[in-house]
Amino acid sequence: MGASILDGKAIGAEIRAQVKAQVDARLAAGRRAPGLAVVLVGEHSASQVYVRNKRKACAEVGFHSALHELPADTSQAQLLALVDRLNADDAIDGILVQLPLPEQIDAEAVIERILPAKDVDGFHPYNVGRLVLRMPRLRPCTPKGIMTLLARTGQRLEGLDAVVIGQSNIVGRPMALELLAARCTITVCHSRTKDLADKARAADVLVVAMGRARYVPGDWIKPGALVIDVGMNRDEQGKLCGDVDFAAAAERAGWITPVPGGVGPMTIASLLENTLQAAGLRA
Ligand SMILES: Nc1nc(=O)c2c([nH]1)NC[C@@H]1CN(c3ccc(C(=O)N[C@@H](CCC(=O)O)C(=O)O)cc3)C=[N+]21
Ligand SMILES: [Mg+2]
Repeated sequence: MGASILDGKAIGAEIRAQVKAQVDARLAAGRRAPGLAVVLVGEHSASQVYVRNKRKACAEVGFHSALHELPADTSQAQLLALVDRLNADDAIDGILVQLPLPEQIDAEAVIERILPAKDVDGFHPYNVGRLVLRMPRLRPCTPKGIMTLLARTGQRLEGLDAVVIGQSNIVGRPMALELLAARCTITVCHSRTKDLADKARAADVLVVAMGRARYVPGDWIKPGALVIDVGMNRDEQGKLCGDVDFAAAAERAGWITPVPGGVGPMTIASLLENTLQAAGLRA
């Protein structure tokens, strides 16, 4: 295997330790702990795993955290009323409404109702607009965590060809904006993209967020590339795997993230950083 592993589990733990040190300093200065509210509607089983990991991380760094579990048949009005209460709650610095939401709920309206200063997901149009304009405030957690991983390689990103596979509001689009701000030349691919393999093969930085188990084969990887796998899939054996064929890609990549233990823990580390930042914005 040629590639170095980008160990999100270890780097995420370092970031949690840094956040904890800042929380301790706040407390020592007589200020309150940052507070994160997580809202989970219905019983999406994958969401429950993520939510459990987020709560564990909050406890570790000394945040106040509040979980609001609402039934699957919660109405739009009820959810908006909860967001209004959390917006007004002085003990809460960050609000995260877990996606996906049940179909009776308009997710965009819910996201837009969150105060931008408490939008620790960075999904509110205000925060997205700031990212577009290169004046980022609260940045989407997965792309932010990926930029932290890329920085840890020590490689200069300026001028590299970056290819993002996936154009979601949560990962692909903000990822492309982050890479553009880092002065990469970006290509964003999606289900209508022609000659995907050729585009991937030209990538110095390849970020894959398409949600298909081991879809990207080893021979799509440019030798020496930085490969970031955002996928979280279960294979036929029920084993967690990414969108990239890890074993084959690791033969060619310069750096690669594993799944699990790559992007996932960095998403949570970024959420903690954002919540601390949000507490600073409100102080
Ligand atoms: N409003 C909102 N914000 C989100 O940030 C958000 C969301 N909705 N909906 C779902 C996705 C997914 N997500 C993950 C977080 C942690 C891991 C994570 O901790 N992964 C571990 C292991 C997970 C496992 O063992 O199953 C890893 O990759 O090593 C994964 C995925 C946040 N999301
Ligand atoms: Mg991972």
